[in-house]
This record gives sequence, C-alpha cells and structure tokens, in this order.
Amino acid sequence: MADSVAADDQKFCLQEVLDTFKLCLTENKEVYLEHYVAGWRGLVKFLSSLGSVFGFISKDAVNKIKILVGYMEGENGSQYVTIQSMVKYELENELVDLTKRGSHPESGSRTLLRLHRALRWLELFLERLRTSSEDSKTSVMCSESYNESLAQHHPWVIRKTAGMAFCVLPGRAAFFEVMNVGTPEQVVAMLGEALPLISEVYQITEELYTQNNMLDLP
Ligand SMILES: CCCCCCCC/C=C\CCCCCCCC(=O)N[C@@H](COP(=O)(O)O)[C@H](O)/C=C/CCCCCCCCCCCCC
Repeated sequence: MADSVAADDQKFCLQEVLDTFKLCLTENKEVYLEHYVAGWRGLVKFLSSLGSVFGFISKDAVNKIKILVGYMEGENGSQYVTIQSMVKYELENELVDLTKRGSHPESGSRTLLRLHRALRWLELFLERLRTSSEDSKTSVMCSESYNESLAQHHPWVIRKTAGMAFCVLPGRAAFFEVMNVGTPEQVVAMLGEALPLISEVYQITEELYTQNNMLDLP
C-alpha cells in the first residue's frame, strides 16, 4: 500500500478528497480510520504534484500513513476501525507513550495526533484560500496558517525549512488549476462544501484527545 501512496500518479482531484472526508463519520459521530487515511493519501497526491521541494513533507505524511495502515491491516486490525476504538484499545492496553518516548514511540494514537495537528493547518489554509482574492499569495496564506497551528509543534529547523518551501508555492490561479475542479468560482464553492466536513472531523478528534489528555503525546 505504502508504495502505491508514493507512486500513485493519478491526477489529484479535490472532489475525491471531499468524498473521503464525507465518508469519515460514522452514524454516532466516530471517525473511520480508513477514510481519514484515504483523505490524507489524496492530499499527499496533491502535494507531490507541486514538486520535489515538498518531498520532505510528503515523506513524513506517507510514513505516518504507513504506520496507521500497518495497524489497520495487522493482527489487531479490528481495534483500528475508528479513531475512537484505536485510542480506547491503545490506552487500555498501555500501548501509548504518554509523557516521554519509551517502548511505544510509534503508537497509532501519537501518529494520528501529528496528522490531526496538520488537519488544523489544512482547515485554516483552505479557509484562507476560500476567502482569498485574485491577488492573494498562497505562500502567505500557507505560512500564516502554519504559524497558527503546526509550527507550534515543530522545532526551529523544520519551521525554517517549511518556510522556505512555502515561498515556491504556485500562485493562486495555478494552485486552483492543480485542484482540478474547474473555474475559480467552482473551486471556492467546493471549498465551502469541504470545510465544514474537515472542521467536524477535526473537532471530534480534538475532543477525543482532550478528554483523554492526549494532546501532547511525545
Ligand atoms: C485541497 C488542496 C489544497 C491543500 C492541499 C494540501 C496538501 C497537503 C498535503 C499534505 C500535508 C502534509 C502534512 C504533514 C504532516 C506533518 C506531521 C508532522 O507535524 N510531522 C512532524 C512531527 O513528526 P514526528 O517527528 O513527531 O514523528 C515532522 O517532524 C515533520 C516533518 C516534515 C515537515 C512538516 C511541515 C508541514 C507543513 C505543512 C504544510 C504543507 C504545505 C503544503 C502546501 C500546499
């Protein structure tokens, strides 16, 4: 699976990512891990299409996807159907390093937390894109969103490297084209549809991690 994530050469389509986030929630508002991971896989496809300068970011996201898929397809896969069942299982079985890195440095819960923090960046960035004007700069929107979210969890060297990569992001028009949706008006409409779904998934996950005191997993 992991190699297919990296080598997937199909064109990115925002509609597909939207569809996976639509599938994320169960009837009782739990988050399906399978669709959550599929959403990230689609986003990584987009990132890869922006060029090798973003390779270090894609690589990290792909690694985290691999870890989660490993659990989903592993012998305890039935415990990894939703984010809620994963957290419950890992906590009950002491499979999470809670305060410092120890014998479970790559638990599902801590791995997902990294993607969860990145989802907040995505939410902020897409909202800026949605409300942007023709002359808005994607690099500025991206770095503002990053500084308000993920940057707070990254050391200086990662913040610097990420900041340099943002500078080479394509302009708004080219960026909208890569989204493969249609006219800028159609992109904006689709972002308006996608954002509430992404927000809801984010909020539900945030509540789960807050309730279990897991927002700072090492
Ligand atoms: C809908 C289309 C428009 C938006 C498309 C966005 C596509 C974004 C795709 C993927 C985003 C990558 C998510 C990165 C997850 C990073 C998780 C993380 O924080 N990892 C760090 C900590 O991990 P551990 O060491 O604790 O295991 C790790 O150190 C990070 C390394 C890589 C640098 C991460 C920089 C993240 C910048 C996020 C902005 C992406 C810019 C995309 C520009 C469109």
